[in-house]
Amino acid sequence: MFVVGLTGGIGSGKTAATDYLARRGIAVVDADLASRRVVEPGQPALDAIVDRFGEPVLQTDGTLNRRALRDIVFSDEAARRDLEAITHPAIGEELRRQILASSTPYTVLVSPLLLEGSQKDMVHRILVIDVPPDVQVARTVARDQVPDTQVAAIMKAQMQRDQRRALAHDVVENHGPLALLHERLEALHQTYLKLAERHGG
Ligand SMILES: CC(C)(COP(=O)(O)OP(=O)(O)OC[C@H]1O[C@@H](n2cnc3c(N)ncnc32)[C@H](O)[C@@H]1O)[C@@H](O)C(=O)NCCC(=O)NCCS
Ligand SMILES: Nc1ncnc2c1ncn2[C@@H]1O[C@H](COP(=O)(O)OP(=O)(O)OP(=O)(O)O)[C@@H](O)[C@H]1O
Repeated sequence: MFVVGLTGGIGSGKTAATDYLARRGIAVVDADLASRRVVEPGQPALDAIVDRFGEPVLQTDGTLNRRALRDIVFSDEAARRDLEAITHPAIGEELRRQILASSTPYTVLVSPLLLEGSQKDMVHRILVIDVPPDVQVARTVARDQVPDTQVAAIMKAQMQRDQRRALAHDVVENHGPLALLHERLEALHQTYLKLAERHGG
């Protein structure tokens, strides 16, 4: 199975990009979605989070209070590392399971932290979606209605732009219109179909 890892900073357009590739019939395995699944009630990671961060990170219905945890971990690096240590092994397992179950010509693994840890070992090719930091902030603030200071804090917790670009096989600039993003992705999609065929599916 040929796997393309797709990454980029917060608000760079990863979802916009994977929406396009999904419409072209490619299976998309999403680390943010997997990270939600592993903290559902009854999952061991949720119990470990409550042990570490206390009851205030739960809502009255027993589900994770994501906003509360987000406020904690993006203003305290040690807390974020602890949360990652709890959730990442389960997220990795879930991603591997979904990749193995995929049967499209190639598979996309989309993750904000593809290059930071071991997820990069699951992919054959790295595609970075990139926009300048001011565009990241403006688009995220407009989408999530959050203060720009929180977006800046999340950007600080992620890999620096230059380093991310340097690790990519392919970089798609996404500060223009969506139609241009789609055009650039279509060209890469054709390349990936060929690479996947050569790879043996
Ligand atoms: C802190 C949590 C509960 C906040 O949830 P919430 O629904 O409010 O935000 P969401 O998950 O959409 O993330 C917000 C933004 O932060 C980015 N982000 C999430 N976790 C991290 C992290 N550990 N480091 C850097 N950026 C991150 C996301 O990509 C997104 O751009 C959640 O992000 C989480 O559980 N993070 C730890 C798991 C993780 O590392 N996930 C990233 C994919 S492996
Ligand atoms: N080319 C574009 N032109 C205008 N708006 C765009 C473009 N690409 C993405 N957007 C918008 O910018 C916002 C951020 O894009 P998207 O949600 O795809 O980013 P992301 O990288 O998945 O973010 P996150 O890391 O937070 O999950 C969304 O509201 C999206 O609709």
